[in-house]
Amino acid sequence: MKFKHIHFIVNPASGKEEPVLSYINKVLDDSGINWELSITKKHISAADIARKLIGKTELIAVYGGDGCVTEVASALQGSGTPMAIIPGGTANVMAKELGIPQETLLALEVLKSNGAMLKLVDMGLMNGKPFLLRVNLGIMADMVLQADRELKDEIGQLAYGITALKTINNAEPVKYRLEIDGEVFEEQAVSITVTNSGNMGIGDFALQPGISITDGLLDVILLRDNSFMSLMKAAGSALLQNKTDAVQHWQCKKVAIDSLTEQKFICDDFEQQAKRIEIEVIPASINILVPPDKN
Ligand SMILES: Nc1ncnc2c1ncn2[C@@H]1O[C@H](COP(=O)(O)OP(=O)(O)OP(=O)(O)O)[C@@H](O)[C@H]1O
Repeated sequence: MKFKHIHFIVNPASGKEEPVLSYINKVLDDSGINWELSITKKHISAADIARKLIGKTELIAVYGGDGCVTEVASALQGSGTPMAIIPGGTANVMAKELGIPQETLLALEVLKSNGAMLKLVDMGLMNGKPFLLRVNLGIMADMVLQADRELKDEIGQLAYGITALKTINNAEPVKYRLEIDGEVFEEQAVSITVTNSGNMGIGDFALQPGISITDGLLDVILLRDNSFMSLMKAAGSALLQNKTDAVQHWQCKKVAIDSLTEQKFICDDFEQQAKRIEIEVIPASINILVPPDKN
């Protein structure tokens, strides 16, 4: 895949501290690719910049964390303008999901690689707002919400692990009513994840077997309790990619989750609170550049 023009959107405040400008220049110097760059600011989001670039460049390359990546994907969704990901954040889950190298110089090489391909991936819509990775309620949401910036800057991804240990102990099961493609389930759970992507950002582990970002389906994964045995079974099932009775797993196009009281949840990087969450898949909505053999 050869591009003549690439526009970079760089978040200068994202997790990695490295001379990204000089890296881009070094890698693209002799490539024949004409490139430009815009920088996000606190009040000018990656989405604002991406929207203005639709139709004005052949490829938008985002350097930032999953927050920026989701913003750009949401802005470009359905526009036909493709995007590339240069992982600049802490976890970089979407890059891991797509097999994009974590190292900046290697990820930049993909932009000029003849074998690189565009992959058409699904997105989700949560109460009308597009998302790329997942919606988390319960333990998984608390884990992300409580891993603060300072800790992430100091120890990177380990911050999520440390906060996980704290939040798992305090988790209280909540009663939910789930409507999954029209079928109703009354369930008690300490964690519900509605996910588009399998990768969790921890090594190459997927949350459950069979999750695909291109299958036109969302995966609803429910953990009923936080007993040691259930947690071990859930972790074992992620490691070995097999099924377990500790975890309920549905695949669907549409799910509505109701609870009696407002629940905090996290949709990609955004924290919210609601009693009812309606989620549906938007199949084949954004083209993302992936390295050779990752399509
Ligand atoms: N110039 C800037 N100064 C400060 N914050 C910024 C700037 N540009 C963008 N942001 C903020 O950065 C956040 C998005 O960060 P992004 O997801 O790219 O990186 P990250 O936080 O390192 O990722 P991760 O979640 O993996 O740690 C948004 O909240 C956005 O408002």
